[in-house]
Amino acid sequence: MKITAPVEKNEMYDVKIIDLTYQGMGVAKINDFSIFIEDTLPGEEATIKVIKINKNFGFGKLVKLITKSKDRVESVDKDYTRTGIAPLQHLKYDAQLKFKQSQIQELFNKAKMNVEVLPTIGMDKPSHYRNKAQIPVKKINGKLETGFYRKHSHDLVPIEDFYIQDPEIDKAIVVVRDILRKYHVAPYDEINHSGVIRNIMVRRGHYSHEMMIGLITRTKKLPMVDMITSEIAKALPEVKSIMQNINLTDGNALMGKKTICLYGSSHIEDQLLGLKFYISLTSFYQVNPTQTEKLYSLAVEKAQLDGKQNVIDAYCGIGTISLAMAKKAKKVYGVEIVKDAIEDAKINAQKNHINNAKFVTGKAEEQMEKWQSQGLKSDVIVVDPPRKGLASSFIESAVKVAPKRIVYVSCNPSTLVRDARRLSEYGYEINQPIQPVDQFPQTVHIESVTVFEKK
Ligand SMILES: C[S@@+](CC[C@H](N)C(=O)[O-])C[C@H]1O[C@@H](n2cnc3c(N)ncnc32)[C@H](O)[C@@H]1O
Repeated sequence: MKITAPVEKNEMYDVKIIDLTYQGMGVAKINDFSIFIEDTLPGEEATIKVIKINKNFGFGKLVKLITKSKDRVESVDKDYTRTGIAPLQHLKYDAQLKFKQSQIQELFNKAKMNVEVLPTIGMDKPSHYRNKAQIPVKKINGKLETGFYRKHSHDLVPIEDFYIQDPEIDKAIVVVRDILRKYHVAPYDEINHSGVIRNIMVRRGHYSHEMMIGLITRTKKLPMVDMITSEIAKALPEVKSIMQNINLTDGNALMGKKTICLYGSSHIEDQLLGLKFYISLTSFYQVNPTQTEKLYSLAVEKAQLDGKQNVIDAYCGIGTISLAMAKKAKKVYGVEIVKDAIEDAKINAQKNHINNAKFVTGKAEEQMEKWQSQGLKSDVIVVDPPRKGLASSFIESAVKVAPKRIVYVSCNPSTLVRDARRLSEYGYEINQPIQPVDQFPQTVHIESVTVFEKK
């Protein structure tokens, strides 16, 4: 059946913004039909012109704001909202923190679950915090450019100051871009699946200041590789590692399967909560170090360990939460799907002289079932899953292990609520307030810690 939208293309409508999407677009409803509008904030009233209609929703171009939100501030740079780098930059930081708290609260209210959400723990300086960048490279007017894609497109907007990244990372991207230009390295052309360089990735240790440059290429060979790497290393003394990742595919996946070390070490090192961490190009590592320390401290506190408990850290990455808990646990078991991350986790345990942590590569849902069938007893299970949340099979095995508490670190309140519903069917309830921690200022991403306890 063809759905007819109750709006017409190129027509103007008066709307009220009721919500924001994941990408930070304002949502307004016209006869239950959702319109997505750029650069607006909840509560604002606006006149919009509909420029595009899809089957289930429309896109409205903002024409005029009739009522501005009292929390609106001047945009630092419109490109940050256009590209989605910082879609909340025009909302006061205090209001961003309240918005995140209320988003979680409303989702639990809608699910008719009686849960309190505490005010979001924010940052003193909520910009230039990211320790990692993943920047697309494209040819524009014959020139290699770095920047970010305009929302819902692959149109690259050239950008040098990314606002939410460590400024040293921004400087490094410009240096690498200029060296690639000098050696005429062809940017990837996704239409013809030709060219060489697809993305530049940079990581920088918050405490160590060690830098890793990742060059993601479509080709196995990077032309003039020796000249390029030695010039990068010379121009950026913090660089301890230059890696090449080969992505032969013609899809949107960022990384390919093969990674080669072109210069220095294949890892950089950094610290969190006084622990040393060894980080490779492909491993997950939290992007906001200052807030991560607050988040992990909270997770450790909520686990209530006194040295006698076994802990399972599912979705453990390079073992950051596991090792933060190991000091207070009898034994910690970590599982993670990315093999390189587990290799890093094992090295991290050794580097920190921790010998009560065991790490395995695998899917959390499958490993949980194995541990459960092997009779592993765990008092606490910590989960820090990706946005899609926990697999139902994971929950089924986890509850059979019968932990006293489950500490859930979530980066997506919608899946948190869904999983909370499923856990409550097995008698796991939320008895204390949820604590959001702002890991991603200026964006709509919401991180929180929730504790589930068996009735
Ligand atoms: C949000 S990160 C958390 C990592 C870690 N706890 C940290 O704070 O650095 C989620 C992790 O889950 C891993 N992952 C995704 N799906 C998985 C699965 N089915 N089983 C195990 N790990 C998975 C990802 O590779 C990633 O490292």
